[in-house]
Amino acid sequence: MLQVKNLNVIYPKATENALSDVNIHFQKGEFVCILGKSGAGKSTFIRCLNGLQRPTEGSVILNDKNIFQLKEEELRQVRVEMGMIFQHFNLIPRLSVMQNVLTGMFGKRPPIKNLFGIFSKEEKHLALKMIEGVDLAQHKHKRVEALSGGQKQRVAIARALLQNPKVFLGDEPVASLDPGTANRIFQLLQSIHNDYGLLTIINVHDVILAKKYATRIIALREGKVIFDDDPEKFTDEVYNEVYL
Ligand SMILES: Nc1ncnc2c1ncn2[C@@H]1O[C@H](COP(=O)(O)OP(=O)(O)OP(=O)(O)O)[C@@H](O)[C@H]1O
Repeated sequence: MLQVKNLNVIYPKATENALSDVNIHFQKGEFVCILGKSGAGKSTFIRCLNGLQRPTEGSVILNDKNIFQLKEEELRQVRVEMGMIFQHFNLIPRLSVMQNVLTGMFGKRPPIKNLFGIFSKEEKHLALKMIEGVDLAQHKHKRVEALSGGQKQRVAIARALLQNPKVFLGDEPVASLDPGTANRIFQLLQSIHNDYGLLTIINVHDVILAKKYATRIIALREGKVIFDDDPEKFTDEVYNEVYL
């Protein structure tokens, strides 16, 4: 359903490729973790998948369409189909949990309604369902700035789900969290993945989490794919090749 062909990214003034000849075919229902040391190209790759980063060469094909050949409005729709969560949550701190989650609907509504923050009863009901799904119902009116990191990431997950995405992307979503909270966020991502059958693609630094939750691991080194296989085949030798 999502295919990356011959993807190359060279940032302006850079001498090396951030991504080099990356070819990957993602299937519906996979839970993929992307590993690689700092600077390997993980964020660049995830950002290419939803069109935030335009490649120097190559294509990202979602449901038979190269997203980089789409018009701006069509690309906006593609982004709605790709829910994304980030290391630093990208929430609006002074707004409540409910208000933040409702912004997940922005891509599907006329801009004027977004400007005035008008939401129907149905939209609020749906948002509440997502908030309940991430176990934050008792905090729904709290300002996001008053929440812990793990709770903030759960708000971001509920917001992404409200988009009703086909693909769920994460750019280091647990990098700012302690190990226990990180594990609980991955448990939540796994249960969402199972419930919705979403293709899930997450960048992560923690190999243990990747091996525990992924159905497929892809490792990058200096912008190249050097491993793409089942988690149990990610051996100590592969680990050394990726990180040392
Ligand atoms: N906006 C940019 N302009 C120039 N170079 C960039 C830019 N963003 C990333 N790079 C470079 O591209 C390469 C890949 O970076 P990227 O952020 O994709 O790696 P990463 O694996 O996500 O790293 P980290 O784990 O530290 O987040 C690095 O050499 C980085 O310095």
